[in-house]
Amino acid sequence: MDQTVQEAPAEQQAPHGDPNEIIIEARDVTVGFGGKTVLEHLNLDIRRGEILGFVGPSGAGKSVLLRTILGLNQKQEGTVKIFGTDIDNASDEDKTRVDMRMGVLFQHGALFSALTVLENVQVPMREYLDLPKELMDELAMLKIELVGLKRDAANKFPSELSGGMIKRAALARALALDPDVVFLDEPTSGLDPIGAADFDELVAKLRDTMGLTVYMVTHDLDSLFSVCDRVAVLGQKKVMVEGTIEEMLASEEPWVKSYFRGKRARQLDMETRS
Ligand SMILES: Nc1ncnc2c1ncn2[C@@H]1O[C@H](COP(=O)(O)OP(=O)(O)OP(=O)(O)O)[C@@H](O)[C@H]1O
Repeated sequence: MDQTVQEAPAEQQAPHGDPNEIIIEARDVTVGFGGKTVLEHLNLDIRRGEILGFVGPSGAGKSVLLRTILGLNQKQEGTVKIFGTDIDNASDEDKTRVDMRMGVLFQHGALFSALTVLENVQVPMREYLDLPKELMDELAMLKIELVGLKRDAANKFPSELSGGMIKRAALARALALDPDVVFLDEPTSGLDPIGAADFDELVAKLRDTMGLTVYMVTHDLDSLFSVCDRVAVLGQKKVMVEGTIEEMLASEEPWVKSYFRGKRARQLDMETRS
């Protein structure tokens, strides 16, 4: 055995695993519908513990990529590895294991309207776990509290909730199985600026406390400036630019330049620096 290889002392180890570990790796991904190519030879890495903001013009294919990573769209070419598993060549057992480590908040929350908040949060638990009802109730209540909802929200139906509460309930459902990574599709759309800022703060807190990795499709410049560690820009059917906000601000790529150096972005940049 190599005696020179020693484990780092506990205080030097990252609390939630290696932040340089690539947990999702998309390579050469091509996706199209009826002869129209939406993504072509696209590459993307998502690192453990980061909040990655994913932006791009409307219709560029952000949702298509999200659905492709989740295995909901067919690829024409390429591979997607999640936690090192190539989902196209994985056994059903491995696919289930990977699915259980990913939580999703679809655009508009997408809660089941006939189910209460508690029952919505329990949907993934019923699908993947075999737990007694009392334990499921307890676990679902913990998730409801974790996202900042009051306990009495548990028995409400989606139609009785505000937009912000719906997003939180949907996030509680995405967290139902204690995933390693959550995918958020425009989580702050439809929220007022204060509600949106509160939601961003919650996402950052969950990342810090649980070591969550967050993949956030967004048009919200506030979110990009306040919580995202890195930004990836989709355009011309691929990830055309990726990097920190600083790098976005320095980019000369025309769409990135107009998006990140518009009036609102300049104002946010000044606020972030002051
Ligand atoms: N199942 C499908 N069948 C055919 N075309 C599709 C399908 N899903 C997406 N598309 C097309 O793919 C393109 C990209 O759509 P997508 O929803 O990914 O864009 P987006 O970047 O998420 O846009 P937005 O920011 O407006 O939400 C669009 O032209 C859309 O019509």
